[in-house]
Amino acid sequence: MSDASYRDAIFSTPLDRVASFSFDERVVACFPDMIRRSVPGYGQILAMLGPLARRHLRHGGHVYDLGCSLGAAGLALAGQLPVDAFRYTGIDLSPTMVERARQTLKEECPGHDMTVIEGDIRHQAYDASGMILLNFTLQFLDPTDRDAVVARLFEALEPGGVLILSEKIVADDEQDNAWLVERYHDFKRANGYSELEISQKRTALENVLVPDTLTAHHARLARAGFSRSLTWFQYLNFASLIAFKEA
Ligand SMILES: Nc1ncnc2c1ncn2[C@@H]1O[C@H](C[S@+](CC[C@H]([NH3+])C(=O)[O-])CC(=O)[O-])[C@@H](O)[C@H]1O
Ligand SMILES: O=C(O)C(=O)Cc1ccccc1
Repeated sequence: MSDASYRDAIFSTPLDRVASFSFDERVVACFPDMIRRSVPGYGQILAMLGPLARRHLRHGGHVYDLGCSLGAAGLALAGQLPVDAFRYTGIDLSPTMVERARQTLKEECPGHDMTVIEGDIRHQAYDASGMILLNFTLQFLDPTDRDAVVARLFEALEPGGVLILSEKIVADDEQDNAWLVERYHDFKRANGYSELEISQKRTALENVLVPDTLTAHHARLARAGFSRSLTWFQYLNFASLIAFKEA
């Protein structure tokens, strides 16, 4: 089957030169396994999307999922809400991700209104939306592009709309941060990753995944116009925020 998912072994053998991480065919082929074993709380965050939509999205409202990868958030919403509860648009830059997301959502979400667009979330013309998901995507944008994207999303949101922002984070305090990173590596070991895999992936992500502090995230959301934001979930150095646009 073309949408088979493999175990992540990308960094399991010694590499002469560790290339920068990218969302290429090899990563896409093992992505569900990679993200499940590498992102603490990933499943719990997806499990809350239905309840969050039920509370904050009007019936039939529009949801954007930016950097949708294989459409896991769309799949989670479709599993938790009736067909007419929401319309979904996923956007991703990686053509392989988009192709597989389209196929999965078509097969797994009959009756639901689900669209996947190949595009760069920095240059998208956004329609009005009631709920925007940025699940582990902002962290991959050049830090100098982040303010402008979040400000545009604020403009696209309808009054009363919410932005869900999930990210790898860095702690304000250096000692706290070192402790969190060590425990994150313990989390990866517990999920079957070797020392070599942990260290080579860390190298591959340097200057590719650049995390912000929670303080920086909340400040950016406030600058963009959000009247209120809060951290509703944290598991080690991974967190999810919700930002509210005034009704
Ligand atoms: N400028 C960009 N424009 C569009 N997409 C982009 C851009 N830059 C990166 N991406 C895309 O953002 C996604 C980040 S993964 C998101 C997980 C998903 N949300 C999930 O709930 O499973 C997170 C991770 O792998 O840690 C990849 O699919 C990139 O192609
Ligand atoms: O593996 C890591 O170190 C992470 O920060 C999470 C992750 C998950 C999937 C792709 C890239 C980064």
